[in-house]
Amino acid sequence: MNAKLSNEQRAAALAELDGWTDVEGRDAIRRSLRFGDFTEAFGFMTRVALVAERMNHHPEWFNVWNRVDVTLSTHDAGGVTQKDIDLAHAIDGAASHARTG
Ligand SMILES: C[C@H](O)[C@H](O)[C@H]1CNC2=NC(N)=NC(=O)C2=N1
Repeated sequence: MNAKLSNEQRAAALAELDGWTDVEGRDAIRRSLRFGDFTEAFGFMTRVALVAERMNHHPEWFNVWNRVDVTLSTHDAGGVTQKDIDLAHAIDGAASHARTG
């Protein structure tokens, strides 16, 4: 069973990630990214989609033009688990050329 992280475990994991924060009022983490244009943003989403499918762990995300807002939580566990942290690290890697955020 993929157990939810404690507050301390989640805080420690966030410290090692790039630009991720807790979501107000929900056991989830989020990051907002900006790219040069839509093509870069969608290329990022394509790379992450392939990683997510391989991990069988999928993001909740919103895209408008060069912006991608990503929220991670494990639906089966009802909160943030190590799977979300692992996917967040993969997202940070895929976003290495993001402009800001
Ligand atoms: C059956 C279950 O939906 C699958 O095992 C996967 C698919 N991707 C998933 N993604 C996320 N974020 N949480 C899940 O619980 C989850 N479950």
